[in-house]
Amino acid sequence: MSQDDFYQNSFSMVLQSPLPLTDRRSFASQLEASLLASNLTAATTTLNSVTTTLNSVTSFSSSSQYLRSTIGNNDVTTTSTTESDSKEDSKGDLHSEETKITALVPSNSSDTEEDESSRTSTDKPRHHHAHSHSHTHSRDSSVNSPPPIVKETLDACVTVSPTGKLQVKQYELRRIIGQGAFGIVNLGVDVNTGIKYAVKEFSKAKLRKKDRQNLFRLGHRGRGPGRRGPTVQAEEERSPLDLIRGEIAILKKLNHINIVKLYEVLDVAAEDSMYMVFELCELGALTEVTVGDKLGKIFTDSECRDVFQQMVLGIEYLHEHDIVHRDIKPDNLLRSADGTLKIVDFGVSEMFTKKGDDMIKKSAGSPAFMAPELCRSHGEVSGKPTDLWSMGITLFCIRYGRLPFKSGSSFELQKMINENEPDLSDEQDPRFRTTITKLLEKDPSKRITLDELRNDPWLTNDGLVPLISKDENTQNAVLEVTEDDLRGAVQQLNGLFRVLKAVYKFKQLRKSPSSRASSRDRREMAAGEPSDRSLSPPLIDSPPSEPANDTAKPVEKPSDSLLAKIDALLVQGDSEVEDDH
Ligand SMILES: Nc1ncnc2c1ncn2[C@@H]1O[C@H](COP(=O)(O)OP(=O)(O)OP(=O)(O)O)[C@@H](O)[C@H]1O
Repeated sequence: MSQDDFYQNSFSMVLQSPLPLTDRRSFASQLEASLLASNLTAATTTLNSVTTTLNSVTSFSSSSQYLRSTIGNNDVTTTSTTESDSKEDSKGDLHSEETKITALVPSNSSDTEEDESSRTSTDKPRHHHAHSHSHTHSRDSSVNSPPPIVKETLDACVTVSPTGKLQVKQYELRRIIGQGAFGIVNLGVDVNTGIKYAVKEFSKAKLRKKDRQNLFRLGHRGRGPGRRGPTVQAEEERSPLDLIRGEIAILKKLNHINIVKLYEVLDVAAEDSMYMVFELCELGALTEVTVGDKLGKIFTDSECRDVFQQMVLGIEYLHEHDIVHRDIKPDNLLRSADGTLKIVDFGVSEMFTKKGDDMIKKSAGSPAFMAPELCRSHGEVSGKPTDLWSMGITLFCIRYGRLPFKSGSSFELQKMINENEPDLSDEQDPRFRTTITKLLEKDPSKRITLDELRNDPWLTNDGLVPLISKDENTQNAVLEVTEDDLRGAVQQLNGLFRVLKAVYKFKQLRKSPSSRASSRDRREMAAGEPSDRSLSPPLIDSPPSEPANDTAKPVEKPSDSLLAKIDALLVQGDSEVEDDH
């Protein structure tokens, strides 16, 4: 590939990046200046700046840090190009780009000797507590490490694995581990890595039905009704993934040890199924509570405290980022193999645009865990206190193995929630009685807040088991959720990824001028791929050392035709942006 082609590609990359028009123009003119000066070093610097700016203005800083750290740590495990991958690639669309990004899902290439049946997506050295008797919820900075990039695959294939199991793309579905309202949950094993996941299946027909009902009833989209759902599109224009877009958008943003991680979403175009690939929570739900007389598991005092502290930290993180879960209950609190609590199921969660606005409409959540204001109000209510109430009901359930308010009739249940007090007559610890009473306060304006809970005598065992600070808990800020995130933020990552690849290509060019590149290298570089799949691109922040005489190399002057092409690209870029507006 010639230097001209490199410049031309880089201009396209910059112009197609998700940066504001002014930034794109500015970077394009910097590139132009480098081109005119035949200064590849300056061009590389410009591309590095594009990457940095993308990090700061897009909502993918964590992802890009992840990309950087992955690249820098030689962890890129570019998947071998399977037949389906090459088919996807050949389309040259956004989703084929995504297939390449899969390569950045956490690698466990160093684990090759480990028994693959024992790996899970969370199998990493554990830096954090979560043992039931830990004395502080301290964690190191790696706890909220950058989230995995959520990959979206629109035409995943279902095949039969060599062991006779169904396989969705690379995930072999080993056995059913749960049943949800929209489909089953499978234990899935990535056949390339041996990592285990929870693969949640959704019936598109059921989701569409629910979506239509919601559109009819509420005038907005269905599952995952965030406040900033995409504007209602005609059904035929929408990707099936839009049916779970709200939930995907929320999960993409979250990066906390007590919140389940989403790795990939897959649509099987030819079938009714869609899949979400989650971190596996081996120990399943916290407990099972029924409306019958059968008692669920009763947790000891320290187990209750440990679980509830983790719940507080997870919900604090959500609330701090303007997300109300709306369906906190033991079923949605799972535990990973090491006992860490993971909050799951963001299907009815809400995201808020404005700081301080957490007003929600009723009609979500599970009746026995619903706050009194949701039972009686017909308008909007403040969302955060409703999560606190559900946390209180959950705490009651794990302490006593039963629900505080239960009835076969929903009318009766709502009446009890509004009028009855929970039975605490057997409670020995006055501190616990106070805590639960403050959580199950009927008046949401008087209900205990998360900030107050932080200093609660029972929760902290009189200060002996303190929580990590709020700042530390919420430090890994997720950036604001935008309309674009909900519509399919994949594009933004693609832009970033293209720029990263461009930086890499420039560096290759500087290190090995075209005369030294093999024809295969050139072909692959032209296709936007590193020439050696086992080699990782160098860390972007540390430019490669270059020979002292690098700048003294003979340089090609840009041809007139290249300058004309770049002018055309700039004009095209401008008009595309103007069209967008
Ligand atoms: N990440 C996971 N790891 C292990 N088990 C899981 C995971 N996610 C869900 N499960 C199990 O699968 C079952 C069904 O979960 P799911 O979230 O689909 O149910 P649901 O509450 O009906 O949610 P939804 O309304 O979203 O379908 C649950 O019993 C849960 O224990």
